[in-house]
Amino acid sequence: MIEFKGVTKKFGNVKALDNITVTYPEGKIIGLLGPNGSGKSTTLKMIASLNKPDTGEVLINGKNPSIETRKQIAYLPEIDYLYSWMTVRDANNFMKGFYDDWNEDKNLKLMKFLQLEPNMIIKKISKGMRAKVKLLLAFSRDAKIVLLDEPLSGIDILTREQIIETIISDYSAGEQTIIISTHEIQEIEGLVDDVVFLKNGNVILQGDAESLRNERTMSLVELMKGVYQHGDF
Ligand SMILES: Nc1ncnc2c1ncn2[C@@H]1O[C@H](COP(=O)(O)OP(=O)(O)OP(=O)(O)O)[C@@H](O)[C@H]1O
Repeated sequence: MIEFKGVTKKFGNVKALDNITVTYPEGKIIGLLGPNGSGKSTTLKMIASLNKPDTGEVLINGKNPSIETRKQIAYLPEIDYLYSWMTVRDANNFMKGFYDDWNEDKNLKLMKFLQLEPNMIIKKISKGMRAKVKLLLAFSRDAKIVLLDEPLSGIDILTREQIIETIISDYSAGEQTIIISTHEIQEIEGLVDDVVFLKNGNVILQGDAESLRNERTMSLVELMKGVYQHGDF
């Protein structure tokens, strides 16, 4: 379970997170939704221990984010963080060196499924292929928590489908927690168990996706439109 307790994070005058209290339940696929600048990346970086709250507290199974908690977290950042000179094999070896939970069998299986070759050079492959390499690295580990920051952004429809299949292929409900940030809910509507809607650094709605759909008799896509365009649910 990941808990945010009264968390505020400011960058200059901008409140990226504004006194947020929210719980991300364990063992579920959670959609972290919100328009540009709503605080999604800041949230994920905080869980990954890449930034710290100014006030308040983040707890991952009762512990503050640290190098220790990082060992159980696979984090796929929004930015292109891979060195351009690397091959896919180099990228694999790079990650393998950092994490004890690297799973070679999973890596080989995913490489095949994603049609990635060890000799492919990062700078020579397409944006979609680079997105697949980032996903490969995140899912080649047996991490308890997987954080995916906009994994589908700018990716064509066929590659998106492959990425979504990858996310669900090895997922065992109850054992792994996956948080996926996006501003395009329609891409992941069928995938998520829970949702957290952010706006201007605040949580404006959260809950079990199925219950929200039933209570409000509308899809998450329609719900999101209401939340962001009209400011109501
Ligand atoms: N390192 C930083 N320096 C200055 N401002 C920042 C920094 N990181 C985030 N911000 C600001 O904090 C706010 C929240 O940013 P964040 O990246 O968390 O939003 P987001 O929901 O992930 O947006 P996007 O969908 O565009 O990635 C924005 O106004 C952003 O400009």
